[in-house]
Amino acid sequence: MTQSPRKSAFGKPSSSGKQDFTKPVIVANPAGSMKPRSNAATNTQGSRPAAAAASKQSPVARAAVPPSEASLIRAAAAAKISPARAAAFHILSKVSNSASHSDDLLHSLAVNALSAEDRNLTTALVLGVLRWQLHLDAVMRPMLQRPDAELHPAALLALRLGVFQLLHLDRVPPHAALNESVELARANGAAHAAGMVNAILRRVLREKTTEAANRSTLAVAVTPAEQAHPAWMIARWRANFGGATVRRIAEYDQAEPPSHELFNADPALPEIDDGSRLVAELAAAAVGLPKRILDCCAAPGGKTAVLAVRHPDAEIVAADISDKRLDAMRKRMDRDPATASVKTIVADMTAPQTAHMLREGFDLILCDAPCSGTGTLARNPEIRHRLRPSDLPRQAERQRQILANALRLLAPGGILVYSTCSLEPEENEAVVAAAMQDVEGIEQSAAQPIAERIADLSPEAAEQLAASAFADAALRTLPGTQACDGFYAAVLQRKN
Ligand SMILES: C[S@@+](CC[C@H](N)C(=O)[O-])C[C@H]1O[C@@H](n2cnc3c(N)ncnc32)[C@H](O)[C@@H]1O
Repeated sequence: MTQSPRKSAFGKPSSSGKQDFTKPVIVANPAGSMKPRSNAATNTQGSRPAAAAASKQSPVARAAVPPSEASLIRAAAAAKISPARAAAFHILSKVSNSASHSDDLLHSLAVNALSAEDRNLTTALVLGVLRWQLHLDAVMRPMLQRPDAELHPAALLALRLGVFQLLHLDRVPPHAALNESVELARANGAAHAAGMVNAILRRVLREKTTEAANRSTLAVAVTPAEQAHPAWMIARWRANFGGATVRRIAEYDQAEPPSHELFNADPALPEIDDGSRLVAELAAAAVGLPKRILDCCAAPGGKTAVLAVRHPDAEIVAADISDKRLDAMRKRMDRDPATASVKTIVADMTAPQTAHMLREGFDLILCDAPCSGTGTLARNPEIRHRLRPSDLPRQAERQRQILANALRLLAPGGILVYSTCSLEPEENEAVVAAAMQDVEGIEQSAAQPIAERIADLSPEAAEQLAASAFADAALRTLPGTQACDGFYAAVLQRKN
């Protein structure tokens, strides 16, 4: 249900009573003089397109859902909205209305066509709103006349974008954040809520500046970073890891993840995040000179590349259920001599007949299973909005089938590394235990002595991992405790 114009959830006046929410919104030109995009001086306000006939209603204003990236960005010019904010609004709408990934959308043609500064601002807005969404809502919802009211989607999104900029982007002038949010609501079918958006954002700004809100609405029992996660997630992490660790995970998830903290960049490898590389290096170090290697959930192929560089003489098979992902991986690998000889095969690892297709007898298998991804929320902020507790048993059942089938492909004495980027024991320890019941003759080996053979870890990282990343024979990194995303890796060996 959308908010009706008459019954819109108007913000309550502040205690000062100075704000008159019934007045029409006055939209100032946030960037001062407007310049054509080609020579616009850009800053964190986003570059400004040439001022068009602002009095005319933009084409977007007639559509409830933005029609396309290009037309939205064009239409934004007429509605006094910077291309960066228009693009961010469009991407966030798509993420909330479909299964699209923010990362893919941020690399779309329309975004690539923006200036570098606009691209940076678009990225900051999209990832920032997705990371902070739950906390932004917790800040502004109590300011609505009816906090539980269902807002028009465009009004809600405009509010989130506005509150995020006011609270988190110091270099964005408040008037730009405020006025363009109002325009975004107006241009996307929520003109009736423009006054409410204006009023709420002015109140957030006022309360932020006076810090009165830090003692009232903005202050919460949990930290803002924890509040930016679903309560069920924080509660289960608190039960599993304890309060101090959860606080570190939550903080880590709210910023750009660090890079090259554990490893120095290696020109022989493609760009790969430290946590993924750690898992791949662990697998590579698990067997001295493997003849046949299987990477059984391989796409997009970052870990396959590490295996190929570390074992140039091995026959490597990379399998994945997704033809499309494997195809993209194949094209990338063909361009690199280190990976050109990797064989790719489309295979559903949950199907028992996969074993015949792949031929058993691998000395080394990496089973980097599909998972909830709760260790990667800094990189994939929308996961927190999509994942439900009920998804975990479903993930675990699929992981158990994939792992059991992969174990059956091991040669006698062969080693399999099972990994996920999930923090949830149901997808990690419990899956390993279940698959070891399904397949006879498998035992778990300690991951730590193998990790100690990884050559390229920095001495500090090696020390930090030794101190806190090994539990119950497995490797487990926790965001914020280690300087990388959260990964789990268990080493399993088939007895002779
Ligand atoms: C975590 S990702 C793998 C990431 C990859 N190892 C890397 O480092 O680039 C999991 C992969 O498993 C694949 N997958 C999902 N279900 C599968 C199945 N039943 N059999 C094989 N692959 C599957 C997905 O398509 C996805 O590419």
